[in-house]
Amino acid sequence: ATCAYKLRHEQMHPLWQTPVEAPGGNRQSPINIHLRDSIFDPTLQPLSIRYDARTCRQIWNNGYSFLVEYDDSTNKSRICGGPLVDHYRLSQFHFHWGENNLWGSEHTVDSKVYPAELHLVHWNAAKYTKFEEAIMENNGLAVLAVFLKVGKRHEGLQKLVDALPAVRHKDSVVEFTNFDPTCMLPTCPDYWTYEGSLTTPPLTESVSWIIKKRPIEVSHDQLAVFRSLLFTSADEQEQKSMVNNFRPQQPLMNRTVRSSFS
Ligand SMILES: CCc1cc2c(cc1OS(N)(=O)=O)CC[C@@H]1[C@@H]2CC[C@]2(C)[C@@H](O)CC[C@@H]12
Ligand SMILES: [Zn+2]
Repeated sequence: ATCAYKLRHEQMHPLWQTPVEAPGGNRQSPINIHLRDSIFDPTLQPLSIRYDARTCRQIWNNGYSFLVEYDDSTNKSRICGGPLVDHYRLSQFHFHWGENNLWGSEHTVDSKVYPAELHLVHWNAAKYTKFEEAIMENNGLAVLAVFLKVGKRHEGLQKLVDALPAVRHKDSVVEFTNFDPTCMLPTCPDYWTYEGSLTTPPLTESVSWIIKKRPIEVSHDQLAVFRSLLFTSADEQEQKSMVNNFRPQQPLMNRTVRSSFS
């Protein structure tokens, strides 16, 4: 594990080679979830998740990951409940992954790393009028995270995997519709939650993280297609494969991770 950990650190994306410490950050993400220190909170509500496939719009390679973007002008796709006070609208989802199946996730559980991690990014539509505003506020965002492990093929994911070659280069966008992200959620309702930040610039401390305990399974070949994407745009001479797009872990500081299960 230590050698893989060391190797993983050396392969870090240039964006993170010099870990970007957010100035004065005391609630940065990602973190390791240390099970012994997490606290069961019986007051945590069940998560209420409602997604409407008709709000799905496009896939965009932004040069760091690929984002599946949703129309967030209504509450058709939203989450509430869990640790959340308000309702949060789905804006986009994306993934983080490694160059191999040994590492790739941003969060870890008792230092166990997964080959990839899904993030469904939502913003507080009860308090703010648009995403760009909410990312600056401390209760502005809710990110639902799901770990991926390599196993059997994920039928629901294949439609997304088949669309990826169309956004191989940075700044490419392709229409992508009628995709319901519910198919990527584990059936088990158990989750951890803590207050943190975005893991990419602007790294704002505006995120209520909700991390599902159970991973979903995707096949080796499906994950290999993620790695066929490029960080670089079509006009750059050096083509760099999009891998290891995860941020180094950040200090827990004065935070407690709560669990919805005992
Ligand atoms: C894929 C990683 C990524 C990209 C973005 C966010 C969040 C992202 O991942 S993460 N892990 O949730 O922090 C939130 C801010 C978003 C940005 C994508 C580009 C923007 C939408 C900008 O246009 C304005 C706000 C930006
Ligand atoms: Zn992310």
